[in-house]
Amino acid sequence: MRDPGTMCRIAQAAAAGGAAGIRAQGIEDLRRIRAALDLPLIGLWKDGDGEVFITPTLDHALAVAGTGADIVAVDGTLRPRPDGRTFAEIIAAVHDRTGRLVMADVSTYEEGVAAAEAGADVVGTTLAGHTPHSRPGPGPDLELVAALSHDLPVPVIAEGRIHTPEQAAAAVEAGAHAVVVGTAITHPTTITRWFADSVSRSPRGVHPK
Ligand SMILES: CC(=O)N[C@H](C=O)[C@@H](O)[C@H](O)[C@H](O)COP(=O)(O)O
Repeated sequence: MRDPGTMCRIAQAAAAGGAAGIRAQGIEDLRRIRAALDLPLIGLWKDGDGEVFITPTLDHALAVAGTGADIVAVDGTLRPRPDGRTFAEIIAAVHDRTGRLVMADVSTYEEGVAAAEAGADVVGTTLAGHTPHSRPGPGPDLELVAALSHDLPVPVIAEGRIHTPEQAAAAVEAGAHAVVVGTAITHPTTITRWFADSVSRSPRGVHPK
């Protein structure tokens, strides 16, 4: 599935199903999706094997902006970045040099507050449960969504482990401006595993070898 043409078709399928926007990863994927769709586009570039891997440096952020993405998603945690820049410096440079908006991908309330103070235009709960210091799953961290939506002066996007339409509606109910659904729309292998595991847990289930 990790192929720009495939991802572009998935984005088109999501748009046909009523998606209000697309969030996608990778420079070529973003270019293709930008050319194919007129919806708001959140772009990121996952790179490196360090702790900070979502658009980890300013150069990554500028490259994402160069694809035509409307919003550049960047790691918004307080961890050091590979290029030594602060989040505030990255946000200011993206604003000044490209005019694009910045979405801060955070994992905790404190990170969300700090990201908004640093100048982020949007804060997302993307990394909740994905850092050692944040609340683990299995479901979305709706308490975090509610607290950030209530307290921040910028829109909050609920993202991470939203696997059902009911969870998406609950996130909006908690105050989210929008909801990003990843795996449950884009990852057939995982979705199939949910079904296969559920069936094989049933007493009459078939147990694949
Ligand atoms: C932690 C990380 O790398 N998250 C990524 C961020 O872009 C994506 O792999 C996720 O699919 C996305 O956040 C949506 O989450 P979920 O797939 O749980 O709906």
